Amino acid sequence: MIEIKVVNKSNNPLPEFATSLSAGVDLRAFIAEDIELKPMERILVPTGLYIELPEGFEAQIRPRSGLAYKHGISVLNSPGTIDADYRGEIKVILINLSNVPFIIKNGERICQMVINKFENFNWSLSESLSESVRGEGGFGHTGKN
Ligand SMILES: O=c1ccn([C@H]2C[C@H](O)[C@@H](COP(=O)(O)OP(=O)(O)OP(=O)(O)O)O2)c(=O)[nH]1
Ligand SMILES: [Mg+2]
Repeated sequence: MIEIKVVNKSNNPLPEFATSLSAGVDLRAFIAEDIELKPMERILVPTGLYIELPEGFEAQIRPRSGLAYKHGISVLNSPGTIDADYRGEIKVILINLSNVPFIIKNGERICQMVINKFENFNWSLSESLSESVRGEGGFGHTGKN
């Protein structure tokens, strides 16, 4: 369990885990007025949240499956990346992939945020790579079923 410093400038509660084993917390829109998102339109939605992640961690901004399935609403840059040194407001790029307008209200849960550890690395520049069973096969080369 890690601690994440957070500043909440919104009028919404801090994001919570919906169940004890949920992987992420749902983020809420922090907007003064309703937003109408037209078909194929994208928009940057503020959350009013600012976080300070410990070194070696990132936050991922992912779509909610219910919004995606029922309304065609997705996170355009999914998974969005929040860097540990980012001190700005967390914002969410939503896109309406349906053919009808979608209304976003203040406080609506628009996406989920999952915290991940990541590895730093150095390049080891080489002339070739080791052999493997897969080799260069990819993009469906093992067949369909
Ligand atoms: O969905 C997102 C994605 C990013 N960010 C913030 C946090 C992140 O640390 C910063 C930069 O994101 P990213 O590296 O994805 O964007 P970029 O286009 O490469 O911008 P930059 O040149 O600032 O890195 O923007 C968000 O608030 N929401
Ligand atoms: Mg970047």
